[in-house]
Amino acid sequence: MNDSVKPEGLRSRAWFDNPDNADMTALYLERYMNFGLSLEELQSGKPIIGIAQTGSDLSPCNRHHIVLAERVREGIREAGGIAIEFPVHPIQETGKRPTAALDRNLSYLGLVEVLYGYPLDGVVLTIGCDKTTPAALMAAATVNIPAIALSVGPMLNGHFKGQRTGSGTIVWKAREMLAAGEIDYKEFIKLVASSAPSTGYCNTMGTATTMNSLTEALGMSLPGSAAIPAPYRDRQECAYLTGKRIVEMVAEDLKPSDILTREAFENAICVNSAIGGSTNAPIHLAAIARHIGVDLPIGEWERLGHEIPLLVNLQPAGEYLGEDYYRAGGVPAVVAQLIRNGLIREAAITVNGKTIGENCADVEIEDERVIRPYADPLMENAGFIVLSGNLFDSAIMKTCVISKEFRDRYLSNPDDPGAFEGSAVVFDGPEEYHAKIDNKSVNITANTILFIRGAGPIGYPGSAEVVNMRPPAYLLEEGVHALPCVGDGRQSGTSGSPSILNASPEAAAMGGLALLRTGDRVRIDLRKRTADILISEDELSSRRQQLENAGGYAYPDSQTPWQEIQRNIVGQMSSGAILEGAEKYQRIAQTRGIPRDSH
Ligand SMILES: CC(C)(O)[C@@H](O)C(=O)O
Repeated sequence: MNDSVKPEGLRSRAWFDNPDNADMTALYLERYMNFGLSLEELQSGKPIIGIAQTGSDLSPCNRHHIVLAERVREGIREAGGIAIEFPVHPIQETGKRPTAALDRNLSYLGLVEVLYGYPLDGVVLTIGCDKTTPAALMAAATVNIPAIALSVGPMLNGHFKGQRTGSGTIVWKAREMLAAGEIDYKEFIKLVASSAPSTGYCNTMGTATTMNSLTEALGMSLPGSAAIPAPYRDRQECAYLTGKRIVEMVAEDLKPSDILTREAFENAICVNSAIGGSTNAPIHLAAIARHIGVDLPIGEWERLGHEIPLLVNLQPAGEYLGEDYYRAGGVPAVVAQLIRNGLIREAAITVNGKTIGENCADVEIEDERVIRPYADPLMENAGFIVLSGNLFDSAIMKTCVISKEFRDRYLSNPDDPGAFEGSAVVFDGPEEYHAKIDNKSVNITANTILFIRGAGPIGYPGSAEVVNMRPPAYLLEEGVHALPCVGDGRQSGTSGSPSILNASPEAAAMGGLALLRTGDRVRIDLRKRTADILISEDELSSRRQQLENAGGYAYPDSQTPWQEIQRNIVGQMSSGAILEGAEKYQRIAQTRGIPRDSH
């Protein structure tokens, strides 16, 4: 065992080795001995390390963690710890109805109870699929025991007829092809399935690769670990090293609060722009920040991130996939480019006990087709912009997926008025969108702005990835492949649609979107960062009054107890969509002591 581990400082001793509480110690011990752990092991002063297992048959993106956990255990054991693996509420982005976002806060709550209420001195967080990463980091932030994240890694690259097919990204393209009659149902499924050739999560720069990259940028996983594809042997080695390292972290008392500092979040925002990260990242980082007590208003994404160039050439903003990202150098190669241009707070400490500067400064890019040097980026000023107006207090737009033509015209050309106006077509939820999008009587033209509402944390509930709406089939046939899309829902990180999304407050919370009507003129000025319905204040107030009199914006009833509970206390996406009030429980392992005895 590591000599510097001080058994008297271990919280697990309050359960397993506490002569002053002999009555309870026996009860706490005996059941953990019933599967073969010895008294000697449990009372030796070795740290008890949890392996928070997010993998299962229900969560295929994270399922490979079941295999990796064996190597984590070996690392823990070798460094002198005792591993205890336990299940985390499963979340599969592509499997959970109505949406995996509903489960992020549920998984967070469950993990907080486990980390706090059991004899754990440190924890390995097995992260991967979109919501599993923030849920785990949010819980680690709240409880604040030493924690290290282990990514499961992306799937291998997908291929179809000689072309790379990326998870999610190919779905949106294939949906258009199906709608335009270019492929049939069977070909559609074959094309989409080609993007998922192995175990792991999305091989694109979707939300999963984004959140796993940002976890590394935050300092919460080993340097170089995020991009390793799931089936690679390097991933197994990384699992072993992660297990070893958590035992040392317990000895060093290196906790999330030491790592998840303001500087760490600023680094993550900069890295997100350089990688072309998902529009889901601001929601999750805000949530993690609130649980650790760091103030991270939504405007910081534009202030710190907008002027950062796009360096990573991964779909949907670029062309390559996860294996290429790893071979090109992954997160450390990106961070090194940002360091050399003064954009990283280098002193931020990471899980390996070194600073991000020490870890990354000397890393070189291995393939400049996939990770571009700072001086020769894929795009300048590639980060998010934050808009506001009478439609919402805030919404974001991912500028690195805006077409060059649109960007030159509306965002970067100072001689152009910089605003576009269109007539609104409003869908109340994705069901209405799917039912009506191809219906010619709805009168969607190339000058229409598509809106979707009722898709936020309360309305859906949880918030759905539905804002990237395709044009009607008849416009696709005419060559119109995109219409401006706006909504109070989210969008898959794998989508290249330059939507205006995550609008807060949502319609269900009576944000301005609730007042919009099909046929209204809407003006969006990307340079001024505004989005407004072009009607008078009086008309807006009278619509609000009418809606309030009718009981507010209507959305479907809750179908489960958790839907109802979450709807009553969830906040808006701009501030992380966390359970409001939960953020007052901070660093509870230190501030709330050990929980009371159970018997
Ligand atoms: C399921 C997806 C495709 O992973 C999506 O949720 C994303 O945001 O990337």
